[in-house]
Amino acid sequence: MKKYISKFHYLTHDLPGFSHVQQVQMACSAGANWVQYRCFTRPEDELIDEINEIAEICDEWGATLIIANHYDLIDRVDAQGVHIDDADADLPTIRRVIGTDKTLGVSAADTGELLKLQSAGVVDYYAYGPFAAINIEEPAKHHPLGFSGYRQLEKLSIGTPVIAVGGIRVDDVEPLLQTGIDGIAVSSAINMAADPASMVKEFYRKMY
Ligand SMILES: Cc1ncc(COP(=O)(O)OP(=O)(O)O)c(N)n1
Ligand SMILES: Cc1nc(C(=O)O)sc1CCOP(=O)(O)O
Ligand SMILES: [Mg+2]
Repeated sequence: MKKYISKFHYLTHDLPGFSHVQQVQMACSAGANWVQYRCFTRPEDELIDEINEIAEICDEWGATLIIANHYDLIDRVDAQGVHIDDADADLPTIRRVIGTDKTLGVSAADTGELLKLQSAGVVDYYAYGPFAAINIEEPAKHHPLGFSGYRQLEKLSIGTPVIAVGGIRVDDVEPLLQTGIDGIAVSSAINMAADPASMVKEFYRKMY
């Protein structure tokens, strides 16, 4: 079943003084329609209440909620899908656990990983990056793709939406949309901006 995948994915981040709940409230009230909860600082059993509080905010604003990695929580939280950050994960098993109705996104860092995900045939969108150097990872795990990396997509005829991610700034949006991508995902450029809500609105203005 082909699912709706937004052109803009807002990702939360573990930040001092700006909780995940506050980040989602900020993003949804500024117009975000797709939120990914991405928390790596707390044990899994502590995440459920926070995810469900975030799910209520998303419901109120009509936004889709995706959770990063914790697919085993899917029956205990009100989320519409899961993003897996490991292209080598056992995706058929993850798909079986979450069921066919939930959205499944997976990260890929090169064309080989994209093609491998395509052959798995169980993924609804690919997050492809990093586009540029990433603030929140030290040292970088993968070489940045740059604009030229995304232009290669045209040759691959990937039938699944490809979302560019990693180090994307608002000025990158227009040139990125001229490559072969279907959307973008952003965390730092929004969450670390002086005025995060204005930055969400600026990204949306460039996207649509
Ligand atoms: C939409 C989206 N894109 C990328 C990520 C995280 O990517 P990745 O680099 O694969 O994973 P980590 O750096 O978190 O190990 C994501 N969560 N969502
Ligand atoms: C955590 C992470 N890693 C990515 C990678 O491609 O390795 S993209 C990503 C999430 C968002 O990136 P940003 O904060 O730069 O928008
Ligand atoms: Mg990463």
